[in-house]
Amino acid sequence: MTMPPDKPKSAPQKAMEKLGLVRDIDLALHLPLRYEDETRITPIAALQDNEPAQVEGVVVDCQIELRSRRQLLVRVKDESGALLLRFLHFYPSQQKQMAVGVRLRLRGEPRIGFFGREMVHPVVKVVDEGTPLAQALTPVYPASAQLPQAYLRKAVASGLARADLREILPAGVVPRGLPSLKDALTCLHHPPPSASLAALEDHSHPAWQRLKFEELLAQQLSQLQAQRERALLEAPALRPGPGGLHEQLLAALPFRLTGAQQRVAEEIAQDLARPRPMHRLLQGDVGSGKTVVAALAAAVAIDAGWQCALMAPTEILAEQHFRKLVGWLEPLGLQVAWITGSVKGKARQKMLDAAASGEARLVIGTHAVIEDKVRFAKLGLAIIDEQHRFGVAQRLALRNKLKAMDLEPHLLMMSATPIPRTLAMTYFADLDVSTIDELPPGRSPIVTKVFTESKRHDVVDKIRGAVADGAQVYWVCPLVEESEAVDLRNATETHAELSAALPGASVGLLHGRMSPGDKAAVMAQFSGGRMSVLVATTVIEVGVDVPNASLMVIEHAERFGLAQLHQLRGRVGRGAKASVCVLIYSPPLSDTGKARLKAMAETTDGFEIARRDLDIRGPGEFMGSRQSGAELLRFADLQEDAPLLVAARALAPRLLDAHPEAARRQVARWLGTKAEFLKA
Ligand SMILES: Nc1ncnc2c1ncn2[C@@H]1O[C@H](COP(=O)(O)OP(=O)(O)OP(=O)(O)O)[C@@H](O)[C@H]1O
Repeated sequence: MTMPPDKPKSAPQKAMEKLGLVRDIDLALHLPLRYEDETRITPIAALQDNEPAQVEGVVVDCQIELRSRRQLLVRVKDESGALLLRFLHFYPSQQKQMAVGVRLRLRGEPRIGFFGREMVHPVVKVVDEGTPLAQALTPVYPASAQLPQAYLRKAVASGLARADLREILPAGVVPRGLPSLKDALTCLHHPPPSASLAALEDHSHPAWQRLKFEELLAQQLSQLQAQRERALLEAPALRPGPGGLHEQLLAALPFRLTGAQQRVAEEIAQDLARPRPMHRLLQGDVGSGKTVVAALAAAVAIDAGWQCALMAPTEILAEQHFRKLVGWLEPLGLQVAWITGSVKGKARQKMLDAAASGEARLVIGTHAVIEDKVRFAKLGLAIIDEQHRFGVAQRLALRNKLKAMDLEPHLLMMSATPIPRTLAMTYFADLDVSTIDELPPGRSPIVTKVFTESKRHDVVDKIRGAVADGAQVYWVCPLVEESEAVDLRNATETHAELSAALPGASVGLLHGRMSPGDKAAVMAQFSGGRMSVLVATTVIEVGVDVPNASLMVIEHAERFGLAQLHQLRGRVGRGAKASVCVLIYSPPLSDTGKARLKAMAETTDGFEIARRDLDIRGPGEFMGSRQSGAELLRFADLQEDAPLLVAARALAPRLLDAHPEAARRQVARWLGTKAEFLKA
């Protein structure tokens, strides 16, 4: 049997598909951008400039005139006054349609023009006295050139009528005062004249709240489900032995742990001791001492007879961890293995063999650690630094490949970008979070100063003085997004300039194009105190730890993001010396540029910086596109809707326990296949 050929699709149909408007539910959820109020008539005398309005009047004059260009001018009057309508493009038929004596209903934006109060190209409707007004606000939808509003309005109205909008949630669980889903959507598409236009347009209307609640609930449910599934998996229970590495490391540390470090180390130890995989985020401000907490966790795994892997997104960062951990652990007799992309040949094979045989107890490296060739005999704990830089796919690959002897490894992720609570609740609802909210004692606060580029010479003078007094200085060069080559030239030029300006001082250069060996050599000179000034591109952004460095200069600070500036500034103020961070910018500054530099000058608290960053950028960008959980939230806004998020979070476990089928349908309706994404 031959099937009849599909009817070719019309241009508007294709345009709808392009917008993802395929199923009835897609149409029902395609919400208006704004509304036009055709439910009332404004007297002409009461019109406000530039405020869209609808008026009704009778034509008193209608003619084509040549006023610099040919145009149709129509004058209408109501009881209160007169208004000029101006049409620069028109059909002859329009002149007939708007003949003297005809009553017109007009919608447009009034303004004071050359000829007095006027509307240019208003929407015109010929009416009789007493033609009824619209009963509801008229929705204006996101559309496209091939998709006329009128067509879309009809399609949405019929999609809305057909869509299955029956309640999934049992009675009584939705926050009080919110309408049913069907009523909410009906109201959003066809608001009654009594609805507050402002509340509809700023999304605070109860109908909007209902929609956002549904969405947030689905998200919380899917994450909770993922969490519960994980809880069924088995992991090795890791406990430190008496007199083992953990105990020895604690005793050998050259400092006492802060209260916050002790608390989070204990949280992690408790997780590791359970036969369920840990999935924990360790967050703390720059310099708060996360590495030692990670080292203690590694020691627990090693004591228990398992392997530990520590991964960082860049080679420099991995190397910093490596050096620190070697410093702490090798004196205690533990060999630390090092695997990155640049370790090649025999050395690499030796490391791979050591990991595969289980001989290497602690392996540190970059992403290379999770490359397919790397096998672990008995991996008990994986520590991932700056985990937000790892894509979801990488994290998935990691979990699958690290599985040893049918047991899942414990996962500890570290982040120096503190995540505000509401964000953590949505993006990381399936992660437990430990926060180091205290800096080690004896740190002197960093003073931040902001200068325009014209003061650059003064800054160089200051540096000369500071270097003469024995200070160590970072000079970070501008970031030019598109061009590594330009980055490099800037850094090289600055290096030459500072070398000339500071005779007798050792000035070094560090950039991304250098070989790992050269980078390590420069870093070693700087951290060993044999170099005074380090000119660098942002390769030093995270993890670099040279406590003696006390001055940081960031050129073209306006080109950096707030989190990045904070990370860079965090390279100083790590010792007892009073530290200064100088931000040099070239005017003019954009509004966001201004807001960022102001935030930097006003606070050094990473949590406050994160809050401001979130304000400036919004959650999607704040988290970075790879995390793109932002895509998942179509209606809710994490900041504005925090109260709804709290309600959804409280309801999710109750619903999952008492109404698992409703929970499943809720997730399917709102997230569909996207829910899978959240399990990563
Ligand atoms: N309790 C402590 N008392 C004194 N110094 C400490 C303490 N904990 C850590 N330090 C030291 O503070 C410095 C910063 O620690 P660490 O590098 O672990 O911070 P971090 O949280 O990883 O910071 P970043 O995110 O900037 O890399 C290191 O030199 C470390 O040795």
